[in-house]
Amino acid sequence: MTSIVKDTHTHTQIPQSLLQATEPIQDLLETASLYLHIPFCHTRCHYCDFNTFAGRLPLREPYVRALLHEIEMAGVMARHEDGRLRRARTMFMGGGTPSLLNVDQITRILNACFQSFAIDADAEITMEANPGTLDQEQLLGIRKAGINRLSMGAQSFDEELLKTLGRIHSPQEIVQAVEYARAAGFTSINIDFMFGLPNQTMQHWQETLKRALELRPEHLSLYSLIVEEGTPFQDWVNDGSIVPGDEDLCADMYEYADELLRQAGYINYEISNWALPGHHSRHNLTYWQNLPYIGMGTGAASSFAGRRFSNEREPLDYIKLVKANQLPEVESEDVGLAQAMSETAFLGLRTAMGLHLPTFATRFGQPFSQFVGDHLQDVEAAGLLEYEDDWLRLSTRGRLLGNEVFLRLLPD
Ligand SMILES: C=Cc1c2[nH]c(c1C)Cc1[nH]c(c(CCC(=O)O)c1C)Cc1[nH]c(c(C)c1CCC(=O)O)Cc1[nH]c(c(C)c1C=C)C2
Ligand SMILES: C[C@H]1O[C@@H](n2cnc3c(N)ncnc32)[C@H](O)[C@@H]1O
Ligand code: MET
Ligand code: SF4
Repeated sequence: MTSIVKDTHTHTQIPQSLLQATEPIQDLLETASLYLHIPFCHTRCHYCDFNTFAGRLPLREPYVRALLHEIEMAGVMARHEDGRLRRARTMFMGGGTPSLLNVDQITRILNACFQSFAIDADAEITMEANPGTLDQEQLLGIRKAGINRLSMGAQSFDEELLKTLGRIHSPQEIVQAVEYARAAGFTSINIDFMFGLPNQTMQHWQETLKRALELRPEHLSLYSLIVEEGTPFQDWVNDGSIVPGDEDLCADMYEYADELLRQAGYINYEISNWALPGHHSRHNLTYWQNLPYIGMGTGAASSFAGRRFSNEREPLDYIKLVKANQLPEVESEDVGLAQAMSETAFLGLRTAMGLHLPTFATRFGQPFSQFVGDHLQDVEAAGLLEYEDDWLRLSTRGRLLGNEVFLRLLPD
C-alpha cells in the first residue's frame, strides 16, 4: 500500500512517492530527460497546431535517419567533461504520431538513444499513439523494443464529436487499441481527452469519462479546448459555425472529472494530469520540476546547461542541417539564475505537491522566501498560498487565481 498524506485544506491526496524526492537535487540536475519529436500525422485534427505534417509520409525514413544522426550529435554535446555519457531517467517519443513509424524505425531510434546516452535500466519510456494507427503486431514490437508506457490521444467517446474534431478513429477503436496494448504487455497507459468542445454537453462528458474509467488506464490527461490560431477550429469559431464550451461549463466539467476520478482512486498531481498511485509520469514531472531535458527532432525544445533552445521546425530544412553535421538548433536563450529561480517556483506551484522549499534552497543556494522577499507575506496573507511541512502550494483560492499569484510574487 502506498501511504497517503492527506491535505485537509484542498482534499487532494498526495502519495509519498510524489512527495519524497527520489534522489538529491544535485544528482537530478546532472541528468537530462530525452524528448523525441515525430512530426507526421495521417490527417491534421481540426483543433491542432502542433508542429506536425499531414501528407508527408514518404519523408518518414529520411526523417528517421536524420533523427538517428541528431541523437548521436546530441549525445556527444551532452557528455560530461570526462567523456561519460549523460544519464537519462525518462524518454518520451511524441508528436505528431510516432505510431505511424514501423517497429524497425522505432527500435532504431531507441537503440540510438541507448548508445548515445546512459539510460537508466528502469527508465520510463513513453510513446504517443493514435488509436486509429495501432495494431497488435506493432504494439508487441514496440514493447519489445523498450517502450514501457503508451500515451494515446482519444479526445472523446462521442462519435459525432470525434468527427467534429477531425479524428481518424471511432470510439470502438479506442477500446480496441487499449485491449491490444494490454495484450502486448503494457502496464502503464495514458489516455488524453478534451473538454469544452463545441456542442459537448455535460452528459457527453460524463459518458466519455465513464467509458474511459471502464478501461482503467493508469493515467489520464484532460485538456480544456484551446482554440489555436490558424486552425480550422479558429475559422469556424470566427464564422460562427462552432461555439466552444463557455468558461462556466468548462469549470463544471473540470470539477466533475476531478471528483469522479478522485473517487476512482486517481490523484490529480498536476492541473491536467491524473494518475493511479505510483503511475504519475516521471517525464512530465521533469518539466514541472524544471529539470534538464534535451529535445530532438523538428521543433523540439531543450533546457540544458543554462540555456533554452529549440530546433528547426520544417522537416526538409531539419534534414538538411543534420546532413551537414550540424545540430539543428535555430533559437537559443541563456537562462540566468533569477530566471531559473522564478521558473522553478512557478512550475512547481502548478503541481498538486507544490514547491519543495528545501530543494529550492539547496538548488539555488538561497531560500525561496529571500528570493521573493516581502511579496510572499502579501500573497500568504491574502490566503492564496499554504504551507504543509516543507511544501509551499497554492490554496484552493490561489489555484483559481493562479496567474494573479504568480504576478504578485515576481520580484520587482
Ligand atoms: C494543453 C497544454 C499542453 C502542454 N503540452 C502539451 C499540451 C496539450 C502537449 C505537448 N507536449 C509537448 C509538446 C510540443 C510538441 C509540439 O508539437 O509542439 C506539446 C504540444 C512536449 C513538451 N511539453 C513540455 C516540454 C518541455 C516538451 C518537450 C519539448 C518540446 O516542446 O519539444 C512542457 C510543457 N507542456 C505544457 C506546459 C505548460 C509545459 C510546461 C512545463 C503544456
Ligand atoms: C497531446 C494532447 O493535447 C491535446 N490537445 C491538442 N491540441 C489541443 C488544443 N488545441 N486544445 C486542447 N488540447 C489539445 C490532445 O488531447 C492531445 O492528445
Ligand atoms: N497524435 C496522437 C493523437 O492525437 C497523440 C496525441 S497528439 C500529439 O492521437
Ligand atoms: S493526431 Fe495528434 S498531433 Fe496529429 S493532428 Fe491530431 S492531435 Fe495533432
